[in-house]
Amino acid sequence: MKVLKFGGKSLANGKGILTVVDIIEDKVKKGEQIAVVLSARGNTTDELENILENAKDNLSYVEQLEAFKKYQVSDFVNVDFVNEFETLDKLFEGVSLLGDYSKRIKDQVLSQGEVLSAKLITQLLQEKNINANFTDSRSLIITDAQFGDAQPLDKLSKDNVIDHFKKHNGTTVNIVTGFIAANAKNETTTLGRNGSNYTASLLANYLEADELQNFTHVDGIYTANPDLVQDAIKIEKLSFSEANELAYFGANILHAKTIIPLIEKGIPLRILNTFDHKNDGTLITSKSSEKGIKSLSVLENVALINLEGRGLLGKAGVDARIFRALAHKNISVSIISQGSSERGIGFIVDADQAKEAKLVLEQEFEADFHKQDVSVISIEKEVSVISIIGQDLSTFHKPYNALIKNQIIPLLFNNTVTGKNVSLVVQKAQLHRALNVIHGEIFEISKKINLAVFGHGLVGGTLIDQILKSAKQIEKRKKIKLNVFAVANSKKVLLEKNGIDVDWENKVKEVGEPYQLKDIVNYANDNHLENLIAVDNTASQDFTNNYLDLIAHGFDLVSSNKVANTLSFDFYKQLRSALEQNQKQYLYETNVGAGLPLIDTIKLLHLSGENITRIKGVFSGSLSYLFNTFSQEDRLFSEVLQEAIDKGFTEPDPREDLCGNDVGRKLLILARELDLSNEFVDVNIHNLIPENLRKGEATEFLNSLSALDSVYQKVKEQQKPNHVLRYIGDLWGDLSQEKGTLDVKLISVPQSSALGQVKGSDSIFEIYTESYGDQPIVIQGAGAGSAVTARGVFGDILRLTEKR
Ligand SMILES: NC(=O)C1=CN([C@@H]2O[C@H](COP(=O)(O)OP(=O)(O)OC[C@H]3O[C@@H](n4cnc5c(N)ncnc54)[C@H](OP(=O)(O)O)[C@@H]3O)[C@@H](O)[C@H]2O)C=CC1
Ligand SMILES: N[C@@H](CC=O)C(=O)O
Repeated sequence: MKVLKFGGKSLANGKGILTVVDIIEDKVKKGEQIAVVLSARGNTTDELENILENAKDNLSYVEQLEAFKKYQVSDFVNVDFVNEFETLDKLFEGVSLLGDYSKRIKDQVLSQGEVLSAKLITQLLQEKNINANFTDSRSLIITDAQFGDAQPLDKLSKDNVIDHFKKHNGTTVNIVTGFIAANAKNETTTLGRNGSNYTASLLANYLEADELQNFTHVDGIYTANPDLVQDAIKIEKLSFSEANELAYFGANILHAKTIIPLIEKGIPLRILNTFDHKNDGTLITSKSSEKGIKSLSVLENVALINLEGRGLLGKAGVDARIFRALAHKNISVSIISQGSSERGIGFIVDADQAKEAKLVLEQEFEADFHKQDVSVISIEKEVSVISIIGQDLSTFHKPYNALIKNQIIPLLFNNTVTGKNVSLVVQKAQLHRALNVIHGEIFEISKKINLAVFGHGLVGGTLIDQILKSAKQIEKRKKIKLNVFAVANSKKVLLEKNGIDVDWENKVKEVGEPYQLKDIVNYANDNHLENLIAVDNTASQDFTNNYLDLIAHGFDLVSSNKVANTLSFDFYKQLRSALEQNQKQYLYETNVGAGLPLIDTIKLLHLSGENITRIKGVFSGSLSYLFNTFSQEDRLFSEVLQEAIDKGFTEPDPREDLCGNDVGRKLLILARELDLSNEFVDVNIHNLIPENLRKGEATEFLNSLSALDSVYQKVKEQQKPNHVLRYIGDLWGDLSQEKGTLDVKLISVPQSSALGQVKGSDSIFEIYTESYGDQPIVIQGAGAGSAVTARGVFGDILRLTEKR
């Protein structure tokens, strides 16, 4: 014999109820011996509770009751609900007259839900010529008189069940009401939370069933609630003790008490999906899995009570007083945490008992308040408890660090000493994101990194294409899922929580929306996106005004834009202190030397105590290309310059290169890496643009490039033989002082020198240090170009994902 249990969602009008009838019919036709236990249909129980409250408060409820009846009858014309509807009419009328109701009355009201459900299914099966027998569990399950949460009396109930199933056996399919029972006086009682599941497992136990099949609206038990964690995985098999842990810690399919009758008889429990026949669900047996399972479960509808006071320090018996007072009112405490100094204790109670708990404690500690030994007894209602089942403290730092990096600071946490559980209390508003962050850390599935890309021009656009192209490989190799959820230019943003696709450029144009930064921050929050990184591929100073806000809202930063690092030294420090305060990272390797590993090398040398005495070289890829080509070939200066622009080597406004600002910025960035506090005005810059071309729009300048030809032709011709022009940056002086000397200038060098041999758009950096003496460390390679720069930005993103 198998016991089948169907939940409320499976029995709702429409597809649900018809599928349930099909499942039962199918099993009967296959000759399987089954008993069926049913919950009330759809939202029936909530509806009845609601009508009851309205009747009690003397609000009009008749219309609601009629709608309720209409739902129950639906299209099922042959079914006779006269008795049940009359009972409900009378009960609600009485409650309305009295203005109150007892738990006993409530049980009578709610019980009608299961009766209506079982009567209907019986009728529908009979119409299909199945020998279905409506079975009111009040004649089977006998309980104590604790209305609302009655305890079954095993011996009596078992005898009743066995007798009934002996009488109605063979081809009969008993359709049993779940949840409801009766006390010794034959008054209706109910079995409390998860009552229908409890009825089913009691029946399975008494009848020594082969299996209990619990039909729900989900495919089985998941590593986390799939409604909250998209990447949650179905658990194929688990043991009763693992299921018990899950049930205790709030997995909403199971409740601990429903499992015990199954454990007692070793009856397997299968969690199945009514709406997906092909799925095998989750099988729960007495056998433990080898690796042990891990799962996240959540307790909602809880409140955190906090009791604090200096007078609690070292005083014996305070905890005993708290728990005695609470126990007296039948208030159960779950998670508890106490500081070693005993100045405060926090604990979790059911939300609907929180007010009473506070009141009880205020009474208990009244005298201590007067003596100012207790200063605070507060309730925090907007909290949830996450339990990581299967987690011990040896690896707990992983999810914990990930939470902190995502700005989720648990209010309290505790662990079990022998078992493997860690529970955390978090703000309710952060629950969704917290679950995803923990889930990404503890399971061997991909960790999601959510990227907002600002600027999709040459560098930004190339970066997005590179990410989309390599995302699958990276996910496979490194278990990191790169999800670009926002792409923005100066006017519009495209937002896609599940990540943009190859058609992103058209979409930005077609469905992109005007935005402010807060829209993107809110979007990330509303969609509970974790592991946030903002990537700045603009050249905009305005955009850098957003950095502090982004950091405060939990974003790490990656930037090819050099501006933020070259604003005032005060801002430079402010930015770093905001990063430290918020435990955020900022990577900008491409700020100097595009994709070359320069900043990292300098940082490491400096950190290791190596004294850097000078950094000199060709810092600009575009100006390198310009002067290398112009010195070598007999061509017009303007023609070669235009080529550098066309190849994407220059800044969005090429005057930034030619006026020396770009090299000046790079030099300043390196100086600041060495802890020098130079300002941009300290950089001595040789501006390559003649005075008369410096003002006006960029387009005007681009139209008059030929005006540069005669100027630079002359400079070229005035050189010594076998010399070439190079535009260099030079950081020198006593670098142990507060400031160094920073020069940006055009020089003529022998063609055979290291600088003279630089080719194409290569940059070259000579790093002189005390240990290396006259022989500098040389870093040379492509110093500009969208592909190498985007690759460098990509590298920074991946480096950040590893730091998370
Ligand atoms: N090219 C190279 O070799 C290297 C470049 N870099 C740096 O890369 C950055 C990007 O250069 P590049 O791709 O050539 O520039 P582009 O001009 O091609 O692209 C700039 C992008 O930024 C957007 N943008 C401008 N202002 C804002 C703003 N306030 N908010 C949001 N988006 C904005 C632009 O949008 P819109 O079209 O609406 O203006 C555009 O999409 C620069 O900072 C540059 O210094 C660094 C190393 C090497
Ligand atoms: N315009 C810059 C680009 C890289 O920073 C350059 O030419 O080097």
